[in-house]
Amino acid sequence: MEKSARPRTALNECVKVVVRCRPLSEKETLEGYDEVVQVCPERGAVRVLNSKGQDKVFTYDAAYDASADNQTIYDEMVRPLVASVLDGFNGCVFAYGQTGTGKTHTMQGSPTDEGVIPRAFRHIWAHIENAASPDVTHLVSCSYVELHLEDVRDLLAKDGKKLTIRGQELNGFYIPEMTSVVCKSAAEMVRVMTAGARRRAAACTDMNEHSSRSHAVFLVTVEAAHKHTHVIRVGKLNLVDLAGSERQRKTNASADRLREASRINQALSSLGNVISALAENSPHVPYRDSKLTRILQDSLGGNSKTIMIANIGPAQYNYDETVTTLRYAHRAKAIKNKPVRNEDPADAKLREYQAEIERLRAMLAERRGAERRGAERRPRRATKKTQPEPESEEPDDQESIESENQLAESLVEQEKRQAEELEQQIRALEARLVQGGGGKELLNNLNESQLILEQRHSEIAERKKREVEMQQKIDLEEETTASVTSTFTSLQQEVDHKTQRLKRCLSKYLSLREEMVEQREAHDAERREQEAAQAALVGALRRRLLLADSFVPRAGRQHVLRHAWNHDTDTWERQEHSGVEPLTSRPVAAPGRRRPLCEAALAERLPRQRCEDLLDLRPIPLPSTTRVYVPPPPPVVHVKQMPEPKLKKEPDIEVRKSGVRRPAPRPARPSTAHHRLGTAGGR
Ligand SMILES: Nc1ncnc2c1ncn2[C@@H]1O[C@H](COP(=O)(O)OP(=O)(O)OP(=O)(O)O)[C@@H](O)[C@H]1O
Repeated sequence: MEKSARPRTALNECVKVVVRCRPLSEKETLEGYDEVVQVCPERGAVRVLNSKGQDKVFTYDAAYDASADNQTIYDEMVRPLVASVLDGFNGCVFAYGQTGTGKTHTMQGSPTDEGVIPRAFRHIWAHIENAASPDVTHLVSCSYVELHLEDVRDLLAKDGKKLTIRGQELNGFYIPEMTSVVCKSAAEMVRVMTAGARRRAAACTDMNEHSSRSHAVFLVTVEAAHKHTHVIRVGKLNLVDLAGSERQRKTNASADRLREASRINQALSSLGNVISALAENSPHVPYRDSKLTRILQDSLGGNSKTIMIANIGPAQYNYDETVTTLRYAHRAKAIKNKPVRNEDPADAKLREYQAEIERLRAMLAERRGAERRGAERRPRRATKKTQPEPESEEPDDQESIESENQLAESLVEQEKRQAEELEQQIRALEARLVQGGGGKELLNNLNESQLILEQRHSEIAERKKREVEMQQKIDLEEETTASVTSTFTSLQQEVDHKTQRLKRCLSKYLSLREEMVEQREAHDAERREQEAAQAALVGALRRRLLLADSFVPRAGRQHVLRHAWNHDTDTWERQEHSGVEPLTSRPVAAPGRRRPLCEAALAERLPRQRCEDLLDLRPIPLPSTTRVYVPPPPPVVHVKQMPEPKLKKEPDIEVRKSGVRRPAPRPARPSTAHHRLGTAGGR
């Protein structure tokens, strides 16, 4: 997520999509839910059973059932991607799906089954320590951020500071201030991940005891510099564990959890829109709609090799969410990325380190020279001192020689100390860089057998992947060639065949129509839920504003209302004072009262009733949607002027020339934050 050089030439590569179905949870088993998902790993297909008999079948690059573990998924799908990162490409693995379907289980893993993230660490370090050439210097660093309630927070900073996403859609977004920790082993990286994961927002809901309430991105940057060619390759690996989509009625979320759920769903909905726009090759991709899509811009349709792991549950009561996840995953298959090897990017840290080491070495050489010169000067003075002094030499001269000597000695000491400090700095910087092992570790039997085993795993995985692809191709071929190769011996046969095809087309059309209706229903349900969540949030806000209107004096309120949220800098900014309202920095007490009072409390009524009508129940004036008809001026006709009939004067009715009677406008009411929200909320 750091600013990087734009790609030069790129070959299109589709996003790889994997579906993983977890087993029925204990709770689901106890409650007796049926399984409606059938996974066929050999074909990379997932079938969702429908009570009406209209099953849905989706095919992907790979599909895993409940028996698959993280090792299988890593070896078959993620290992080649991490190998590309080690070769200087950008890579991204992101887990997507409903809450409680196993995204964190896949990415971080459990004590018994390590997830994709720690496996990637071990893979990276096995490569550096065993396979990389000793002529190659490596620098591995990692960062960990989360997106919680539309705030980007640094999970590796002790204070969990908020971060700002910078950049533009055309040049890519980046997070400049995030903490970057240089690591020297897989174990160190695991420690960093565990420390960050502990700071991540999580809570218990009805659907998951340990539900992630934020989207988390773990970024690993691997830089490699060749000693002879001086080429620096930078591979960046984004490991993303998204928060799960959730329905309020299933999770029973309220208050803070509801606010989080609403933001999570909003961000996921923006992600869905980006996926749809990319899949349809739409000219505009709405990356700017949410921070999540800004962070994932390069991974979706940009310079990256990407794998989407769609997690689903098999229980029947999650049918709608499962089908929605599968549809999005299917759509994501059409996204084309343009990965390019990052060679010599401007922001390579390794280059900065190398330049710094060179600078410190030059300074050290200078210090050493000064130290030597000082040491050479010292003995001369010392010999001067030991020589028998001429009788004529003054005692003052002797003192000055001694003090000069002391000064020179202290200077030499100082130079020595500075040189040692420089040496330490150089050693610290060099310690961060790791030379390739060049296979010397292969002599170690354990490592050798481990490497061979991993190689075998990846070979098997590669073969399996090819098998799935072949099987999918065969299925498709069978379907198309069956109709092409059939020969018609009679007209009747042709008619039968065409009728059959027509029936197939009709059933396909009906299923598509049904899918459309279902999608609309799902969309409506989601919209209703979002509306309910919005109503709850608006209700809470109105209560707060009511309190503010009622208890915060006007001057203070105006002071606060002059602040506006800036989406680019993520800060509240104070608007310039218009000069209309009185400029008061602090609310002042009403004259003659002991404390500041609001208008409602100041209204002229009995003191006993002052607090009773805080709620203003008068209807909120809506802006007019019509304009008053102004008739054109009557043509000038030269006829004899008739005296105008006298109209009876009515105080409350405005009489217009056109003869339309309108009520006189009501006196303007004071504008308060509460009234403004009332108008907006009612819309
Ligand atoms: N493949 C699996 N095998 C066994 N248990 C699993 C599997 N996938 C998930 N689980 C279990 O299901 C529970 C929920 O998983 P997890 O917390 O990973 O879900 P999640 O998708 O990350 O949820 P959320 O979006 O709410 O954070 C955990 O107890 C986890 O151990």
